[in-house]
Amino acid sequence: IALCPLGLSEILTNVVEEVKVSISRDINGADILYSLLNAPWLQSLLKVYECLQQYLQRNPSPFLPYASGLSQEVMSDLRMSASSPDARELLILLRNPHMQAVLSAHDTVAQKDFEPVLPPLPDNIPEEEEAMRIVCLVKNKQPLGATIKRNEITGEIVVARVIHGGLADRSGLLYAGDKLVEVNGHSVEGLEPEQIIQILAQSHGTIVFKLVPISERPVNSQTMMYVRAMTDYSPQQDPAIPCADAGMAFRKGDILEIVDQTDFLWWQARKLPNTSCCAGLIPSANLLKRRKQREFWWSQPLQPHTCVKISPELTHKFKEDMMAIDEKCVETEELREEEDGFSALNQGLYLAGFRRSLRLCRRKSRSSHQQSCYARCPSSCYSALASPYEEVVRYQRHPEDRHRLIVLIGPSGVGVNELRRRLIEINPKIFQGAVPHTTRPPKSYEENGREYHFVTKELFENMIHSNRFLEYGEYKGHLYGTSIDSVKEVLENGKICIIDLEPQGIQGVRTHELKAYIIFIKPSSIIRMKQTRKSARIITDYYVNRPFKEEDFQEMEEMAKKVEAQYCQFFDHVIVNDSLQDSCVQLLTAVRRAQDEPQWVPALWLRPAEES
Ligand SMILES: Nc1ncnc2c1ncn2[C@@H]1O[C@H](COP(=O)(O)OP(=O)(O)OP(=O)(O)O)[C@@H](O)[C@H]1O
Repeated sequence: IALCPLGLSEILTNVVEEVKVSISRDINGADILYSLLNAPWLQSLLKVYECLQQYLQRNPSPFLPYASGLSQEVMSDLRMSASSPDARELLILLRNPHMQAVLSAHDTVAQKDFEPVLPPLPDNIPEEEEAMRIVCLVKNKQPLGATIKRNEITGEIVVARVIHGGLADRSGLLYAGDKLVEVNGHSVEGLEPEQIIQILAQSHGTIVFKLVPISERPVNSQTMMYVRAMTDYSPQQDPAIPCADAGMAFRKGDILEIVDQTDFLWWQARKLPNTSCCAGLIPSANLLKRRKQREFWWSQPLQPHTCVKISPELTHKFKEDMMAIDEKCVETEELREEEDGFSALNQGLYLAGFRRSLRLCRRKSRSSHQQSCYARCPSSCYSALASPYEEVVRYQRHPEDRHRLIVLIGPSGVGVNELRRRLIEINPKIFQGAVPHTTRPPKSYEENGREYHFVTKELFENMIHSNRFLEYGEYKGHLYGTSIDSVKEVLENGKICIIDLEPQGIQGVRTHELKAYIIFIKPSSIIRMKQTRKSARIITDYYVNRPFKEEDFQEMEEMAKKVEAQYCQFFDHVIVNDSLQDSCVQLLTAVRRAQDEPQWVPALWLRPAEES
């Protein structure tokens, strides 16, 4: 095209004519091509392109060096006498901040106002120092984004790492492995890294490095990896980090973009969604085999962090705490037998899966300290809890795929079942609970497969052994449980299955086949709960539907804190159940997002062969 004497739009006109002939010859696709080439936007774009080409050839130089000053004058004239519509429009255009910015940039170029002025290169560079590189960087408020270390054997000071997105990285002039020779004219020979940091801290304006470049620059051929943090981390509290100021703090559940894994021990990562910032050091998954090395960060310390450092014992301790929660409220009235079942017949609509018995198993198991409620925990469970990171990928459900299972988690009494029931009642054609299994005999009004799947104890135990339950428990001598198959049945019918689960069962639903979206229902403040739960009723193992007491709210708050501390990394969404109506709307929105919008999910879900 560049060599062609014709203008682009002229060529296009010719092509359009030819395509028109092809249409009359009934050539396949010619009409689509014709409408595309004939589109007014394409014609306009070409005109713009041609104008730009003309200006490029003319090599334009600024007409005036003070366009923004002139625009101010024009604006003040217009303000005085902007009577015509054209004048008013011009005033609006000139006042636009973008226009002002363009004019100011224009003036900077016109006045050749390029600050700061770099110092001239030293002219006494010896001939034999060909391999030297002089790097001038302009110091600003940002850290330089590189660390240095002393080579223990040779005593040389080398660039240990260049942090992605930092000043040094963006300059493209410094690489890990470059050997420092001089900083601002001071030879670094015999200096400690701390002394070099001092020189850098005291220098203003530009910093000049003389260095011997690394002979073979490492090629960064790594693909980006995304992980979900399974723990909190604070570099300021980690004595093993080579340079705490270069570290990046993160919290459980944060999604991290790992931009560099070249170092076996210390990766570079950015925290999503803000990927424009400079990366930071985080411990690699191979952290345990730590090397003793010291690196120094070329900047002032960053803000200290308040979060705690990784501690495998902490998770363990919480596990123990979770088991030791006391059931404080004991009531005198016995639970009435007929209220044991909880399926509600409501305007001909059965809401299966609201069984009271399993909820009571859970309460009993907490109060008696004996486990009478169990959650399925696949072998991957412990590795997921122990590993600091879980690789994740962006997943968007295809409209023809099965829906994702929706799981509500929350402390007892917070309103998990109320919200679930309301959601299903809003649209029972879309939302459904899973029908639980039980070994108790059916009551006169119950139907197999509707309120419960009524099965023998033998069959129930077989299902336990073959890991078919997400959660099960015993209550008054009968077994109750939610099976994977009941959940799958709902999903296979094209509906959205919504269940509640004890947090210990989370790993059981985080699978390729269920792709659970986990929503934590959190209590509001005790003051708010006292106001909103006046007519609410709590179920305890001794008493059904009694009003809430202060202790119930306290217990709920404590439990929520413990669950959140231990499991928040698995929560896809959190809803504070303050006003029921608001919570319902939030739940509906979250469920829709889970099904229709891209979400971070464990990479294993999309590589099911590797799932254990
Ligand atoms: N936001 C709210 N405002 C007022 N009342 C609420 C709210 N959420 C729930 N409730 C009421 O609180 C009580 C307990 O709720 P729900 O039965 O759903 O608890 P739960 O979380 O399922 O706990 P459990 O499984 O132990 O019964 C019910 O009476 C319910 O109507």
